[in-house]
Order: sequence, then C-alpha cells, then structure tokens
Amino acid sequence: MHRARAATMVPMTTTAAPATTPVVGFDQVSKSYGNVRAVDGLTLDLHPGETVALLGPNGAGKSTTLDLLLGLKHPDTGAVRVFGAGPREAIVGGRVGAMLQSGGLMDEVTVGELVKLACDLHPKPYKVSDVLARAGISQIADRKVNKLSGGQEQRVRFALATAGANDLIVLDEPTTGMDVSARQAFWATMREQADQGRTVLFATHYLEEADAIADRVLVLHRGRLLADGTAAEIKAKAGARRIAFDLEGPIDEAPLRALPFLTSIDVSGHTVRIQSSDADATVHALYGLGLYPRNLEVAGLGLEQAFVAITAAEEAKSQ
Ligand SMILES: Nc1ncnc2c1ncn2[C@@H]1O[C@H](COP(=O)(O)OP(=O)(O)OP(=O)(O)O)[C@@H](O)[C@H]1O
Repeated sequence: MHRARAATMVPMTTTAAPATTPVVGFDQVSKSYGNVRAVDGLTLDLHPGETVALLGPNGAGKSTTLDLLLGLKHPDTGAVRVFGAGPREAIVGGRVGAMLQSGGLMDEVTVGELVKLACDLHPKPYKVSDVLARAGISQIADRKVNKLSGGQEQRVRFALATAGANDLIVLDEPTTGMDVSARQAFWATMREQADQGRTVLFATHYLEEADAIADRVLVLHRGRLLADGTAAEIKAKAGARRIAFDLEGPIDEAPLRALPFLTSIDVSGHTVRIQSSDADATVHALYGLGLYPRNLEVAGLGLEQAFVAITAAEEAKSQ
C-alpha cells in the first residue's frame, strides 16, 4: 500500500463493552474500488490479548482491511465493529493506536514536540521521556521531523502509536525500514502490550516476524480469508513437507523428478531438495529407485513456504 495517509495515529475511545464483545468484528464485509474487489465477504473476530498477523501478497486487501477497521474507509456491504461500536463512533476517544505506512508526520516540529503532542492528545498517556526511550529516539528528540532518515521516521511512528495505553494496536507493515535493534525493541514493546491483555493486529510481508510474534495468523488473498490459525496450523494446512538428502556420484534427475507427490525439486551439487505433499510416500519411492540417500532430512514447511504454497494453490484454482 503506497497511498499517503491523512494521519499516522488514530486515537479512539468507546464506552466499555461487555467482556464477551470481540475487540474487532467483521461481518461479511466487502469493499470494492471500481471493479477491483479489495475485500470480499470478510468475516472474523479479534479477541483481547491476541497478537494477530495479517499476511497476503501485494494487493490482497490488507491495508484496505485495516482502513475499514479504523473507519478510514467504509464497507460497501457488511458491518465492522470495534469494541462493539461502529469504527466512526469508536474514533472519538483513545482505545486504539494505529501505525500506518506513510504520510501524516508534521514536518516543521521536532521529534520531541510531536511525541509530546501525541501524549497530550491521548486519554491515557505514557511519560514523553519513556515513549521516546522505548522507540529509541531520545537522542534525536531535538531534530526536526523533516530531517529524519526513513528508519528514524518509522521509529517516530512507533512512538506515536505507543504514546498511551491502547486496548487495540493496529500496525500496517510497522517494521519496514527499521534496523535490527529497532525491530527488536519494537516487537518487545508489542509483546509487553499483548501480555497486558491488549490486542495487536499487524499487516506484514516479513513472514519470519509473523512466525515469531503472532499467536494467530490470517492469510488474505484477493480480499478473502484463505487461512486463519496459529503459524503451526497454517504450516500444516499447506500440507507439503521438505525432504533433503545427498547422493554420491553424478545425479540422474529424471527418476527423481518422477517421484510421487513431488511438488518441487532443486538439485545443487550432491544435494537434492524436494517438496512433497506426501513425504512418507516420496521417501519410500526414493529408496525404491535403488538409491542410497545420505543425510536424509524431512521437515515441515516454514511459514514463508507454507504461505507461498497456500496462495499459489489458490491462484491455480482461479485460473
Ligand atoms: N484507492 C484505491 N483506488 C483503487 N484501487 C485501490 C485503491 N486502494 C487499493 N486499491 C486496490 O485494491 C486492492 C487491495 O489493495 P490493498 O492496498 O488493500 O492491498 P494490500 O494487501 O495492502 O497490498 P500491499 O501488500 O501491496 O500493500 C489492490 O488491487 C489495489 O490495487
């Protein structure tokens, strides 16, 4: 999503909702731009204390989903609820912190002034010095916002989204441009927030972050929810497993390519790497070829490979 944003921080408050009310509820939500259906019949609930990663290829509808949730866009059909109210009603107070992708930072103020403003506006603010320290920007508090590097700007957005205690934190590709230490500090803060019962929803292209951080993963594709579960469940849903082994002598690829249930193969030197939708059957057939595979390893897919497998299978269905 590369569109400019009106604001990088969206403070909201609502009256307390009953404990059973989901933090966020999407009920059959659809949103189109002309003939592009960005969000297509999306139904899901988010609950207190969940850390949820929203994954999907470019154009899958992640940013539109977050915009709908924040009331920055309105559904064509269906309903979006935030703490039991419509997003527009929810926007009037301060239970939601949002870190969006671009735009909205005031240029002519210093980092410290901007963070102080965010704290002043928040109904449950943290101390400005703590917010600056947590985002790793105390040293640049006197610098004008328009003199920052991309990664520093992103740290400032992080500070704005964590200027006060929010019950829901919405993050659109939050760590893009951050260096390793900024990422680590960022996710440590988000973990603390989740441990305190807050709900964190983040869209990302960094699947290793989703794997490490999220206790629930949503996979969007063409505006529809393809998968919803823990990272382990998503990996299992992809079905395929990785098989790797070494062979001595020149490798004849033809019989390997004919192995049953093989979905991909890569031969590099003496090492063969295979993906199979039935690893047991593939390994059995491998021995049936009279080969002697050494250093044989069979493992599940990583989240990234599972994501690629799930979305590629969906693409194939729609062709
Ligand atoms: N303002 C707009 N006008 C027209 N089409 C739009 C607009 N905003 C988004 N779209 C289209 O809607 C679809 C979903 O876009 P969206 O930005 O929600 O996807 P995304 O998953 O966030 O993508 P990315 O990973 O590339 O940021 C895309 O096909 C996009 O081109």
